Amino acid sequence: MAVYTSVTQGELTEFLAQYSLGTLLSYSEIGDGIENSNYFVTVEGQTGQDTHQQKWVLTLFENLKESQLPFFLNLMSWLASKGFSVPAPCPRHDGAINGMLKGKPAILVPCFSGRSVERPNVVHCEQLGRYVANMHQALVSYPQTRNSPRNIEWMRAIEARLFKVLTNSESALVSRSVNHYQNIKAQMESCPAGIVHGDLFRDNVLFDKGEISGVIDFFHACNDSLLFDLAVIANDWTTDSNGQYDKAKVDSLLQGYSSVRPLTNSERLLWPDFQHLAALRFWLSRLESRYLPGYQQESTQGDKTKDPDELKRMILSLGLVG
Ligand SMILES: Nc1ncnc2c1ncn2[C@@H]1O[C@H](COP(=O)(O)OP(=O)(O)O)[C@@H](O)[C@H]1O
Ligand SMILES: N[C@@H](CCOP(=O)(O)O)C(=O)O
Repeated sequence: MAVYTSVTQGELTEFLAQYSLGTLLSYSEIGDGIENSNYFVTVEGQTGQDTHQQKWVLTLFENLKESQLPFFLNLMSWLASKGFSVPAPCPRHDGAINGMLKGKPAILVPCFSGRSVERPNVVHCEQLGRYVANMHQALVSYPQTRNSPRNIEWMRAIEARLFKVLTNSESALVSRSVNHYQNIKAQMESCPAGIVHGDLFRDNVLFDKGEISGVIDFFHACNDSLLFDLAVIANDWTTDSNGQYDKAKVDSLLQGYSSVRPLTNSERLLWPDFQHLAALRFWLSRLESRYLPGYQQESTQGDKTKDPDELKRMILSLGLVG
């Protein structure tokens, strides 16, 4: 839903000159996405006598600094090297996997075929469950770590800053929810942990001819409880507009995942708490980006926020905090 930084043809041509990809044919802004500026970029390359066109996605990072990128970019390259359809950044002539464009760190990644699904069915949920379990297992040996920035301190800080913009009942719901999380945090942290994608909403998974053709947007990846990824998926992929879960879809998701990594008893017991935590984190982050000043600059295209109330309804429908 947002592009923040405009790029001219000349600027893009200069940027592409640092890669061995060919010449720029066309480019266009991508309206979807919240955090970064993204463009589709088509280049024409030459191999011997043959010319061929290739489509890439250019991302300009609006919030992440260059020094923060290696964890994410190396992770994407790592997964791609293990056969996962995730966007490995294209290396430049000099071997670097990111450059700078308009003063912002920028990357080029392959453009995947396919589209995200608006109304996933049980088969999509089962496939994604399996995919994520395999990805979690592949990431066991990934050598870098990153602490989750959306921890209890972040929640408390947002809660305090939201005081003026929320109704009394919303403030009370945030407060009860954060307290609930604080109370069971230790139990949740005893569940299997590792690197999670952290943002597996429908718009970050592409399907082509019924198969997963790409998993994108790894910029929330961090070390966390593995079940968190499944809870994010359950909340976005298996609920209706009232925040009610479709049991068959949740079961398919969990079954797909468990066919690769069976869930532990604690994970099964704490499943509703993970769904609650996932809803709470994204409720707070959507409230943060909608209401708290200074979070993000103005978009040159489209709305930059998603609806926070979807997550509030989910928290209410889970009913863990009254
Ligand atoms: N590698 C890719 N292949 C195809 N489409 C992509 C790719 N990367 C991004 N997109 C498209 O761009 C949109 C925004 O990308 P995303 O990474 O979610 O942006 P943001 O970081 O701003 O949230 C996606 O919803 C998808 O439509
Ligand atoms: N998926 C999150 C927002 C994060 O934005 P993204 O564009 O990086 O997916 C949400 O739905 O709140």
